[in-house]
Amino acid sequence: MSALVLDGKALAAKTEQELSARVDALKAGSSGQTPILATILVGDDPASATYVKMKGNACARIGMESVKVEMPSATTTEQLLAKIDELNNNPNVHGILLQHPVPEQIDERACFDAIALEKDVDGVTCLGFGRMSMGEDAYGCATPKGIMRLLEAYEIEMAGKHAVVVGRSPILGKPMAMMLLGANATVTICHSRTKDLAAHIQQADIVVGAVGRPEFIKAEWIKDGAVVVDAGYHPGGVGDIELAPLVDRVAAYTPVPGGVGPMTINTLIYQTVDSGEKAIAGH
Ligand SMILES: Nc1nc(=O)c2c([nH]1)NC[C@@H]1CN(c3ccc(C(=O)N[C@@H](CCC(=O)O)C(=O)O)cc3)C=[N+]21
Repeated sequence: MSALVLDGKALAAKTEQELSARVDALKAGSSGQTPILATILVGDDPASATYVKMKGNACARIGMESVKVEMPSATTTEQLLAKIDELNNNPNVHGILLQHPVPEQIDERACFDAIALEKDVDGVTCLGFGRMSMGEDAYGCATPKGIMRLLEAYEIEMAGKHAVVVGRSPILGKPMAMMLLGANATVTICHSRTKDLAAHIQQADIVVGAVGRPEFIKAEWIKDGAVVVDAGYHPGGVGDIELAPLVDRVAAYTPVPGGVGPMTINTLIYQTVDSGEKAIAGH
């Protein structure tokens, strides 16, 4: 059996064409305005700088603007809060991305939560998480929402399926579990204190690797015919799941790279276009 490849790169590219048309329509409207994403990078971590750059590039590809805010590694919580406040109050900014992680002296949660709900296009606020969890309108957290969009595009059945999410981080595992629950899956959340992880994963119809450790989840734990989603990305192009032995015995899988990563960025710009439409055209 040859598995279905959940091609995030292709879906992101296809969606960019639609987003590009929506941005053009806004530009052609009476205000002539374009949606603008503000990205905030604190410190000089090279990987974070690369990701933020990729986000800016994605904005440019669809004709949308981005403003890049860079702050030094010694930035305080107060300074970052002041910057977020300024962006919240800038009517030309429609979305705010605060790149995680921030340097350790900063209260990251307080800074995430300072982002205005309507500009939280990366879905990192407690308010947005709570609303999403309750089935109310809110932008979803970019990586798990990108995964949901990918599963939906490939018509992967979630209702009644047993989904096992490995990881419980605030911007990945925890919102992922709530989104799968919202799609009527039966959800198990596993984490570093879980006893007999293998036994849980063996039950899974859908497995989501969101632990951030290279090939931590072993192929032999995953049952034949499962749907495998790998949100990890580590040097050498490996994910959180040992993928190679699975490709001919699972139903579907996300490749690494080219699976979840491009959908994360795509969801960020997708939600920024939506926010821009609401602010500019009053949609
Ligand atoms: N507030 C916040 N929101 C985030 O969404 C967020 C964050 N902080 N901090 C870091 C993680 C990581 N992340 C990635 C985005 C795209 C790829 C991606 O596109 N990867 C490509 C490969 C990239 C390459 O060529 O190196 C792929 O998987 O195909 C990966 C990782 C977003 N994150």
